[in-house]
Amino acid sequence: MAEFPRFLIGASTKMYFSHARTMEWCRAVAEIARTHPAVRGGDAALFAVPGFLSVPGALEVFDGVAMVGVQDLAAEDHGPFTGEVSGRQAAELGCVLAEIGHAERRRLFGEDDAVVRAKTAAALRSGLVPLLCLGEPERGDPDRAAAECIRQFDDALASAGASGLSGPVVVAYEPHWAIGAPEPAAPEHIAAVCAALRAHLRGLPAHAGSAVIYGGSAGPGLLGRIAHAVDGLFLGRFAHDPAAVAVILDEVSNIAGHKPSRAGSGTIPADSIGAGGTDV
Ligand SMILES: O=C[C@H](O)COP(=O)(O)O
Repeated sequence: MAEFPRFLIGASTKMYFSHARTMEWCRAVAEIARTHPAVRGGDAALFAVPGFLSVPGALEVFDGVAMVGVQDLAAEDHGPFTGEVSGRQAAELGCVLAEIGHAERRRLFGEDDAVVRAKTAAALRSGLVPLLCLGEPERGDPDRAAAECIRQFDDALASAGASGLSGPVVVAYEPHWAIGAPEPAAPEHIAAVCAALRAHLRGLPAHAGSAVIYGGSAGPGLLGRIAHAVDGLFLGRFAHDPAAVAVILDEVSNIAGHKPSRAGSGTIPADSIGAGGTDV
């Protein structure tokens, strides 16, 4: 597994788009990845997490320019599990990441810490990087949020550790209350929690090379305020317009001390970053 660059910028399309629109989005983002100096110069890497049915197409479109992940995986590797998708199959196709523990999986599909633990071990067993979503359910004090996230992290890796599985993890800090909201958590809150997570990870040689990124209504304008404490962003609605991804890469270039490219306009129309939910 190659080391991640300074910033990882990823997006999940959740179940917002049709397959056709997902592929259109993938093609636009792949073109940005192919041409943007932040990616070409190695300051950032992009990843995309489309719905399962769009994964093979996304792998083709992003070949060599961005990583692709799955939004979920089975806790088991193979067998009589109708409707499940094995991490082994995802890895076989060329996926790099498997998203685990998203707040929506916990809230809507009853996934608890035990499920997250089993799926994290399954991802590592399959050679996938867990894209491990952590976050406190209620808005509150950053110290308590950090303690809860560290508890969730240690719990998620417990079975993997007991089985001797190791490898980098992409930790997506996503406070549940900031997902699907009009705006992200406050930069000071994000920075405090992510700094604590990074410090925790530094003490875990089994997971050397891990990254801590922030998600939850993240979009253009945020990275510059939290760059000292995070390794990137996990985008949702505010990446639906591919131009927003280019703008965020421009921000990476600015932080890294390079000039932004012509690939990003520097601004995106206000109506393109409004709350999503009806896109197909
Ligand atoms: O998977 C991405 C996160 O849940 C963030 O989604 P959001 O930016 O639409 O709140």
